[in-house]
Amino acid sequence: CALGDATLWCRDPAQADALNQMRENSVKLPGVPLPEGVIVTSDMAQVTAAIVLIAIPMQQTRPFLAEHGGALRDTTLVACSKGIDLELMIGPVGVIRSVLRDARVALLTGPSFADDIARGLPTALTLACADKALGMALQEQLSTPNLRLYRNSDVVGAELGGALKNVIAIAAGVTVGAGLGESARAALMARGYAEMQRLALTLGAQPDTLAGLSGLGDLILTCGSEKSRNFRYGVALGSGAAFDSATTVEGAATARAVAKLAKARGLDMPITRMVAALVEGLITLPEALAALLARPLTDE
Ligand SMILES: NC(=O)C1=CN([C@@H]2O[C@H](COP(=O)(O)OP(=O)(O)OC[C@H]3O[C@@H](n4cnc5c(N)ncnc54)[C@H](OP(=O)(O)O)[C@@H]3O)[C@@H](O)[C@H]2O)C=CC1
Ligand SMILES: O=C(CO)COP(=O)(O)O
Repeated sequence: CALGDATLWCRDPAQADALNQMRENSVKLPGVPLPEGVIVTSDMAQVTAAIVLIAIPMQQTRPFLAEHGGALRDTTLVACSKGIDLELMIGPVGVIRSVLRDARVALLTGPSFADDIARGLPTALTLACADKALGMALQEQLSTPNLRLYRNSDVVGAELGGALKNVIAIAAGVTVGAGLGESARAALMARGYAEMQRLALTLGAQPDTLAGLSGLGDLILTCGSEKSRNFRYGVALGSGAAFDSATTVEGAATARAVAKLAKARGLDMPITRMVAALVEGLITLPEALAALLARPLTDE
């Protein structure tokens, strides 16, 4: 198919009609016209493509598949969400497999704001797939002149890199919102990365994956940009400003999931624990800060 040929499915028929007419999503991507080859529909029967990218919030993936999984059984599914399912405690590829056991599944993840990709700015992402032949085929089919996909067979590592960086991005935002300074943000990013590795390696990830686009790469992007919703949410937590609760902030649920996973495995993840407690309103910011700073001095 030509670059730009795709079917965009959304659940709301009125929104599908509006997008077809206006050829722009003025709320999410203002100023970016839909490419000519994109057809928008709310009818899953019209989704006949061989490859389907699932780009909905993590906690909505199971309900979505419960409703539409049957229609997607014979397609290759590419998960695009970043997080950990709060009930199953696994990432998006695992969730898809839990519903569609024999599905051909891959993961697309890494540092990329939708807005940048939509404007055709240069971007590099990880395409993680356990099946090497399928991974190579998807890498060719989904790369574009401005979007470079790097292949990786470590699906668990890529899932965790994308999920865990959002928790640290909230923490980084808190430092900025609370006026704790750039040095504090850098410290949280580096110590947060150590926490990401600690959990990911315990769960079977390869160290190189965490050091790549889906871990460190996405951590740098998300902790350093006001475009990130996770970072902005952290800024609001740190400053006490209001935050629109309808905004997708994947790191909030992920922090809760990761705090549980870490506790069950006896892993020390103090930054994640503090983010989870702040998100749940169990602790104040001064209490969180005091607890982090009072920890015993240790090796790096
Ligand atoms: N935005 C970005 O730059 C990036 C996002 N991601 C990841 O992609 C995932 C989605 O994020 P994003 O698109 O930004 O989130 P948004 O909140 O902007 O959009 C979520 C979309 O999912 C739809 N949706 C939610 N629940 C369901 C459901 N049960 N069934 C069908 N559709 C549903 C929403 O539909 P409706 O409008 O009807 O509510 C909406 O279109 C997240 O995991 C995020 O981390 C990854 C990389 C970059
Ligand atoms: O994952 C992203 C960038 O890679 C998008 O970040 P936010 O979900 O924080 O906006």
